[in-house]
Amino acid sequence: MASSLLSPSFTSFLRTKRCFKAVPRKIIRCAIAAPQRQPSTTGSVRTAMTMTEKILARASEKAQLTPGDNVWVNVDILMTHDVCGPGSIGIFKREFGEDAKVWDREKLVIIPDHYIFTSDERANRNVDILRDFCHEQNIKYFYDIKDLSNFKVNPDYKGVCHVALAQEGHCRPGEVLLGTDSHTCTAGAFGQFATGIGNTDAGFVLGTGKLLLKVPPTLRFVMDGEMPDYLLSKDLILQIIGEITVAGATYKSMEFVGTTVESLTMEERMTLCNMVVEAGGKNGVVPADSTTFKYLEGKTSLPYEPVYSDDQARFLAEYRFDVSKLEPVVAKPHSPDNRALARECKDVKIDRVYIGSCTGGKTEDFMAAAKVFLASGKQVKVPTFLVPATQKVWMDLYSLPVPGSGGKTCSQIFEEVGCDTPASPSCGACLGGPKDTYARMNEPKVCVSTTNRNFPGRMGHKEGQIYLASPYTAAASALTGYVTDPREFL
Ligand SMILES: CC(C)[C@H](C(=O)O)[C@@H](O)C(=O)O
Repeated sequence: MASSLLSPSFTSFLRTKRCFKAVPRKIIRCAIAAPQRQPSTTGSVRTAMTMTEKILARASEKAQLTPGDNVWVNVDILMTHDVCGPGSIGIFKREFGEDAKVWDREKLVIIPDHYIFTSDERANRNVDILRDFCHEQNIKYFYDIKDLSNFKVNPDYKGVCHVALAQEGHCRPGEVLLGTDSHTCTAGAFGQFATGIGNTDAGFVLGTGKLLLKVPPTLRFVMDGEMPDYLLSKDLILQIIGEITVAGATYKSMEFVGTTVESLTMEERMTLCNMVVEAGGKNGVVPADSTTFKYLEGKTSLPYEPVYSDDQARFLAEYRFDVSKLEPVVAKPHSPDNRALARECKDVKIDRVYIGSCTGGKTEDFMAAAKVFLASGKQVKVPTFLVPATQKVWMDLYSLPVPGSGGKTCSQIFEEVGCDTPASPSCGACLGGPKDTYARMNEPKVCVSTTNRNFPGRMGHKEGQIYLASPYTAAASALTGYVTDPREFL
């Protein structure tokens, strides 16, 4: 019985235990879930908590947390990639010893994805370092690539880590997922606490499975109303960032709720959470629901336990949007909060369009672009680069029929309208990469992109200009050669 676990000695053990003592998770869950005594008998009053506070409370084995508390959190998944993995491994070895073993070989997920299809020797070496480490440590989830000449002969290779984590079932409601990448917040779409950490912290997690985290306060974004069929969740998040600025959510949790959010697919929820870091957010969360559970079916065999904000939970601020009234937006150079309506930028001539990345390179992003191309019956006017996030996305482009197309696939539609052939899956030119990276901006071009950042130099050239947009707006712009509101075609 759970109540027998709540003996005074057990609860005091919970309170006083040192961070390195392992307490079986099952027991902790029972203890937290057990009925509370009435305040009249204990003198204590339980304060309502937000989702983020509750996840961190469970992960730190506390009954109650308040924003600002610093707690040792048990990590469910640590993800690293080719850019930060080697540095994190170096710190782990230096601090824990050359022969040290990682805390859990099944909770570390290593995903080469950033600088893959390049002849840059140092970039290639980074992947070799990951491979050696994974062999040495017998890491269960290593999505390796050995033959760079053809990604398809590497069955383990996935591509962009944030999309691969979801597709491979590593994202689970109620858990804590850390990663050495700022867009790790994407996984908050699954109702979990997910955030990016630095190499030093990752080195520590590799050795202990724990991290000291400060509990963030939560901003709540209530998005209600029917989503017009010319909007995607990229428009919603650009709208929000435009409103609160790139510093508006610094070290805060962003919780997304409302009827619109409930209607979004998992991939669209991922887009929403992916860009919380562009507002400075610590993490983003969407409450798990039937859409989440359905997506997870067959992807994970591990039990998970969703949590939800209490009715009386305290939010730092609440923002409300009537989504039915919103219009397609872009973020103009050189900041994700430099918001404008797409139609206000109709005179901006562009040189190229890029569809890809963890933000805008998922199957549904390409489906959305294909829908616009199909509706237009026109050819693209500027080079249009397509970089599927993962190997699975690439396969979807060649196999799934686009609704209303009479059975055509995305790849067929893209070819008919004159796009470049879909490239090998990776982070590609979202963050520039080595000089030989496919679709890198090596000249000062103007690009409409479905990616997440438009800082100077982000896609390669310091004087390049990037307009961040939804896949609808990106496709519409490719068809005209100007920044274009997709309503012109939809
Ligand atoms: C390379 C990595 C550290 C970086 C990040 O953390 O976000 C990259 O993925 C990006 O999008 O800028």
